[in-house]
Amino acid sequence: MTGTLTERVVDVVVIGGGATGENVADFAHRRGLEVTLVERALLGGECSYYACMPSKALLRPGRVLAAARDVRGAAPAVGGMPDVAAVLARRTSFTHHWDDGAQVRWADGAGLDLVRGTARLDGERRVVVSGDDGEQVLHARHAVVLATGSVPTTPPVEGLPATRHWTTRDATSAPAVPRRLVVLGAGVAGAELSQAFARLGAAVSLVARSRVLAGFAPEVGERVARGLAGAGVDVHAGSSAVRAERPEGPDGPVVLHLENGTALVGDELLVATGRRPRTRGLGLETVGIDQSDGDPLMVDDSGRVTAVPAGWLYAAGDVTGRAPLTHQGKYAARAVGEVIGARAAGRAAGEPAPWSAHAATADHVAVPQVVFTDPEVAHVGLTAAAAREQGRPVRTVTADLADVAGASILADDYAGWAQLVVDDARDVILGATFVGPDVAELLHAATIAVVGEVPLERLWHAVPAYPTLSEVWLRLLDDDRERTA
Ligand SMILES: Cc1cc2nc3c(=O)[nH]c(=O)nc-3n(C[C@H](O)[C@H](O)[C@H](O)COP(=O)(O)OP(=O)(O)OC[C@H]3O[C@@H](n4cnc5c(N)ncnc54)[C@H](O)[C@@H]3O)c2cc1C
Ligand SMILES: NC(=O)c1ccc[n+]([C@@H]2O[C@H](COP(=O)([O-])OP(=O)(O)OC[C@H]3O[C@@H](n4cnc5c(N)ncnc54)[C@H](O)[C@@H]3O)[C@@H](O)[C@H]2O)c1
Repeated sequence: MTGTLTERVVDVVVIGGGATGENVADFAHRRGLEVTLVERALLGGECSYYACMPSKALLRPGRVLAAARDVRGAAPAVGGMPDVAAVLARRTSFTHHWDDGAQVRWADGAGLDLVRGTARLDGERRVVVSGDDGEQVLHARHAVVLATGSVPTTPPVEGLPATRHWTTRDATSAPAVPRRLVVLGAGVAGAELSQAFARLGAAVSLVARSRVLAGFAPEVGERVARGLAGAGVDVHAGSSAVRAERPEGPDGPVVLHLENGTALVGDELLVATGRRPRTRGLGLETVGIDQSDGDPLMVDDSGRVTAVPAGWLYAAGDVTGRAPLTHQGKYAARAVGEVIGARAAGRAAGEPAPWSAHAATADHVAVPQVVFTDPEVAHVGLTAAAAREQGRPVRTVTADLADVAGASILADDYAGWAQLVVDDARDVILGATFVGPDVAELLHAATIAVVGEVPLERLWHAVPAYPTLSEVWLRLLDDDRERTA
């Protein structure tokens, strides 16, 4: 560091250039504002280099082979294992070899001012960036946006901090497939990565504190647990880890001890027990925000940080804890970018109005998520349990996906399940869940139905093409009609 200090005034400063920050910056710039985007590592953030894209690239080859094995006549052609080196190389190509040159060119083309360095708040509208060239101070005329993402949590397991282990970053960027992998945490990341590595030849043990995918309907967890077992994953459900060690030294095997006395041995240990918002070192105290490390930054639907009444500080994406998924971060980012532009132009009286371009309203009612295991899980909105916890009068309708003609074409012995959660008073869908091979693309229809609050009576006229998986909609709606007639 040279110690040089420069000072500049810009319209908007965005801290963090992940998917969320990039989109905030782009949308604010499109509304005529001069935007500086500060990123300290790879422009593009977690999703592109260490999360969504590489994990899906690791999963896809196993799924493709399984799909062929599930079809008589095709099965004999796919007897062997995937070419692991080629799979890892394809994964690496998706991360552009962990080089962000393409993203930098995009930012340049989009008219954004990219500053490399670590940013922190230093009082109202003031951001200090420490980079290789020294420090610079940015004064924001209109807004500062925090889009700093999240970091993995480490559970309180004795010996774990001192025991070399993988985070999801290490797993998704692994240069080789370990012979034995122990995975702690059976949420979305743990389930996906267990199956990916098992299908690439690792002997995988997965520890679920309660059950696999506990945040979803029980039927989902049971089916995915069966799918994981079918891929060779040794699932330990209802077990807590109590101690971790590498008794033979840092390069020796890792042992994870469970409370029931089981000792799981691996070459690598992946800890995938959730993430917390990245707020440490952001200088929040300099703008009067007093909160514990890891707590989410609370925002209104336009992304304004509620603890800063002057209204110049915004946050979006994982750091808000609202819906820690790439697509929801980008959605919030579009609203934040738009509203900053509108407010700067004095055109945002009364905002954020629900469902306007300035409000991330869907975060409350319609967050879609796909878990890319085999079977896949696609879910949007409320589960039945969550609806009942909220005291909502709901009914559920379920269908067996195996009964749908399109499913029988996709795979011999196709197994899958679908459920709608219906608002009993208004006859609209509050939530939908599908589990089975290739259900991911069913999800957007459900998301539209939830966001549009389409009455079931009208939805019945949306005729699914034959023979597709979407025919499950017919089964669900017919069944509901019979039962409520
Ligand atoms: C293994 C895994 C798989 C996932 N798969 C999916 C998936 O399939 N689909 C999906 O929707 N979501 C998925 N997610 C979640 C998704 O990755 C996140 O929701 C998303 O990356 C959040 O984007 P973000 O922009 O808010 O944060 P990030 O992507 O974390 O970006 C934040 C950026 O801010 C930078 N930064 C932080 N602090 C500072 C600072 N002080 N100064 C400058 N820069 C800073 C960081 O370097 C980083 O680049 C997955 C997550 C994991 C862990
Ligand atoms: N396809 C996708 O959309 C996708 C894929 C991977 C990750 N993600 C996102 O990334 C984030 C991180 O994923 P994640 O799976 O780590 O988080 P998660 O919150 O989905 O799951 C964490 C799991 O770890 C368990 N756990 C916590 N402490 C534990 C302990 N001490 N012992 C055993 N289990 C413990 C929890 O019960 C939970 O099941 C989430 O927001 C997730 O939605 C999304």
